[in-house]
Amino acid sequence: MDGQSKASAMNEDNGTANSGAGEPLDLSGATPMMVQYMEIKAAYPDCLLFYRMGDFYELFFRDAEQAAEALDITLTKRGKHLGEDIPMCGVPVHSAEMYLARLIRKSFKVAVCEQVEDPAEAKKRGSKSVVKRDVVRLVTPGTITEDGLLDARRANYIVALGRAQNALSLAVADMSTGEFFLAPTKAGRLDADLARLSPGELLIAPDLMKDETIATALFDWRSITSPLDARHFDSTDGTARLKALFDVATLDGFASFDRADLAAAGALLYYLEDTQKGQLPHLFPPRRLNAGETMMIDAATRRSLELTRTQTGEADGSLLSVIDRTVTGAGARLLMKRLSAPLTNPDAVASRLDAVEHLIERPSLRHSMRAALRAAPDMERALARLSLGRGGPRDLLGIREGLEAAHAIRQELLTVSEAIERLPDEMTEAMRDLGSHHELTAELGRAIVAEPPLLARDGGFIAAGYDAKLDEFRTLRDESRRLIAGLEGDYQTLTGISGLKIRHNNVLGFHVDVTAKHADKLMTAPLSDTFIHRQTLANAVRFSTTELAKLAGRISEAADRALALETEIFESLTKAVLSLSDPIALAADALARLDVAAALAELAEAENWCRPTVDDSLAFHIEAGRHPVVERALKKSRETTFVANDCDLNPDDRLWLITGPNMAGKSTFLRQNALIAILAQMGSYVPAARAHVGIVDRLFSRVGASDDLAHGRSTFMVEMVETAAILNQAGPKSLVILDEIGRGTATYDGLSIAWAAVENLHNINQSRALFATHYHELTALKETLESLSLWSMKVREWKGDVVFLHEVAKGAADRSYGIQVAKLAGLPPRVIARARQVLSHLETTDKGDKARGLVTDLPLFQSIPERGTSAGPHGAPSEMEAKLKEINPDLLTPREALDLLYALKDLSKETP
Ligand SMILES: Nc1ncnc2c1ncn2[C@@H]1O[C@H](COP(=O)(O)OP(=O)(O)OP(=O)(O)O)[C@@H](O)[C@H]1O
Repeated sequence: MDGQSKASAMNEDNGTANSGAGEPLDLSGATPMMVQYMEIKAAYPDCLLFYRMGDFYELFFRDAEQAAEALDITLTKRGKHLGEDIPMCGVPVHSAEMYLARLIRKSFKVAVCEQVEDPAEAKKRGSKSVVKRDVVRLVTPGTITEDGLLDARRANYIVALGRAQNALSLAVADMSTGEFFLAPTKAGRLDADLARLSPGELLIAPDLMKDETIATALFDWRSITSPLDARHFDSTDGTARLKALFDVATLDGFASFDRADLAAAGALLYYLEDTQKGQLPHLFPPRRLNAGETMMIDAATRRSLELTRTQTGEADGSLLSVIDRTVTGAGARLLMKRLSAPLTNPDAVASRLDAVEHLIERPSLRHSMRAALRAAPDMERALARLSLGRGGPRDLLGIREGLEAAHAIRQELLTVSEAIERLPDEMTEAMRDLGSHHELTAELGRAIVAEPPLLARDGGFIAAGYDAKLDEFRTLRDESRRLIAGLEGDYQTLTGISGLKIRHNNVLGFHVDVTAKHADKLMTAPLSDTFIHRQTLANAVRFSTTELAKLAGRISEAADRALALETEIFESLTKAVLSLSDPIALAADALARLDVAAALAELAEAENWCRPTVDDSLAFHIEAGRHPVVERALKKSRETTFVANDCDLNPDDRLWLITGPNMAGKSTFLRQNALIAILAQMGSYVPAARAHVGIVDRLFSRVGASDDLAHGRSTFMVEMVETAAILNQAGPKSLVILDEIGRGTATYDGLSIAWAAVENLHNINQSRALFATHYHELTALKETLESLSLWSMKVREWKGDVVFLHEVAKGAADRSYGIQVAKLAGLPPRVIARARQVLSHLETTDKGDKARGLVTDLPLFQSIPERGTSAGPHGAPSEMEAKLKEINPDLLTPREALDLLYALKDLSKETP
């Protein structure tokens, strides 16, 4: 059955079939097409079923309701089911990608069900038979490869969490690039590992959720979690799948995997195969990460530092948005990965920094490299599409242009390295990986036209001169076209009708077209022997001729054969590309690495950043450090310039207690030091005059609190959960940034918690730490904690107002200036005045009596006459009060009462 007849098919359906969505199927009375629909749908209960009917993908029942709402498209009805209308909506096949993208973004999964036979075949089985259909692909957030569905500048990881023998592991793949690795994890660091990867889809066996720590860590990822039956997480099965995929007898050559790794890998590969219906993407052999290879940064810290997104979820305003100068999608993805996973090995960091330095010192090499990179298409993703049989001619062109860019850059580097000196290791490696793919690029260069269509089935992408047979078919086709054009003149002469035209449309094909007034002539002998009447319209009458039909036949035959041949050539070129997929993927990766190095060099030069010294010490010494995002914002606003600040957390002075008013720049200072540590360890220059960073193994930041309604946690609870994580996990190599611990509860409770937290940090965790607080009482800790020092944000008082200098200075702040800041924020003057009274009372009264004293000594409203109260001058009763006194409500009629109310209202307006 084809698309045209779908409406009638649904209307026929007035039987008793079930919707098929998770309910037992009762198909009696359903139309054959509905039976087919429901059977297929029953196999994919958790997906929206895109059911192909002609030029549309149709959705029915609950799927239709969900999709119509998510896509904001019209929900219609077709036919009846169990006496009720069947909801339906549809999307055109030619624009399905756009709709898929929107559904994927909303975390839906889609099963794409195609017609898998020619409708003519179905008809042979009888007029009522249904065209065979089958699901050809599941589109899920983690398995997409189309450019239109993907963000070019972000990786799209699919992750499976495996558990075996009490060990946990994450199998991670980016199907759009072929990246594949295993990352052993622990329940306690699962949250940090997932936050680092920020997957698009997460596969877990539901029984893992019984573990409370795991369930908590997975909570934030619930919208992208796909439950997968526990039997797919099997290490033996995983081993077999890995061996089969990479065609090896043993996995020892890759790494030494434990059972949790293999269970996770098995589930991941099963899922990829299942969603791609047996067609596996190109994947690199798996690497196994070491748990301590990268700086551990938990989700809360990432959020608070706004590394790749701001707290409100936008990319703009994040650290990444400020440092990203890459010019390719693959480069941008790599930069983001590096920013998300700073290294902990000083040598690896130094090696990245060497490449950046090399390119800072050689601006012309950098500029020409970036120019070549700009012309390089996304080879990683083109390759992934080709390997899944989803590629098109533009992907072949992309591979060619990418390899040409690789070649150009390689030549450039070769010239430099031969002429001047040794390249840094990173660049030598990149140069090696860029490889040399002359033959393939030359072949693709000859084969593909400059602007090919998106789909191979459209044809016309193989260049003239590449294949003699193809040229022959095309000549034949063009020749026939020329003959047809010639025929038009012949027919005009033959009939004497100068307006006779030969036209083409999809229904009649090539035909002769004359106006109605000339039609009779062609329909009478002798011309009627040549011209066969086909169609009469209001203004035109159409004819066919044998000769025209013959030529048209030749054209379409030649075109068909040309297309078949083009498809064949496309397949063989794709095969040639895929036979080199590993070296091509390496070249693509090398381009990305060079893009990142050049981009970081560009950034360092433009922003005047310095190369940090990164080693295994416990130093954290920053001179004239800046916060790149705040600095950028200030530059834009042009109001003030950023004030640079030093920070030196050496072992004798590793805990800084920072006091100072709100708005003075404490949070900025805290964050900038955390960001400098991250930037340094990712292999970037840093916003400072000098920086010496001893490797930070874990970074904890609790700056700025917000409540977490989804978890049902109040602001204070969130703060305490995050503080607990820090105090339980931080160690001597960690860097801890804590801002205003305890402020979310009663003063003394908060102070006590902050006090105990500082002691714990100093004595137990022994981490390098910056601790900002409003509790001046904490400064007393200086007496007992020898590695603690006191710092404050400098302010100046000017005519009763406070001026922020944004300078970090030795010593504790003398006071908080909270009231001055509140005044700046525009609190009403009466509140400010009252607050000053309360403050001076508190400051002069004995501690124990403070609260009671407040009530007795400063009764509310006693001292500050407020605007709008009813008191008259000198405390005399106001006119309104006098009037109110006169009233005896019992004696008033309703009308009098109302009048009185109006009078009082008028009086109240007159009161100043
Ligand atoms: N070093 C600096 N140089 C210039 N301006 C700065 C600097 N640090 C902070 N600022 C400006 O001051 C504003 C407030 O800074 P920040 O939020 O760090 O203050 P805070 O002391 O943490 O305040 P609160 O305690 O209210 O959170 C920033 O948005 C920025 O505009």
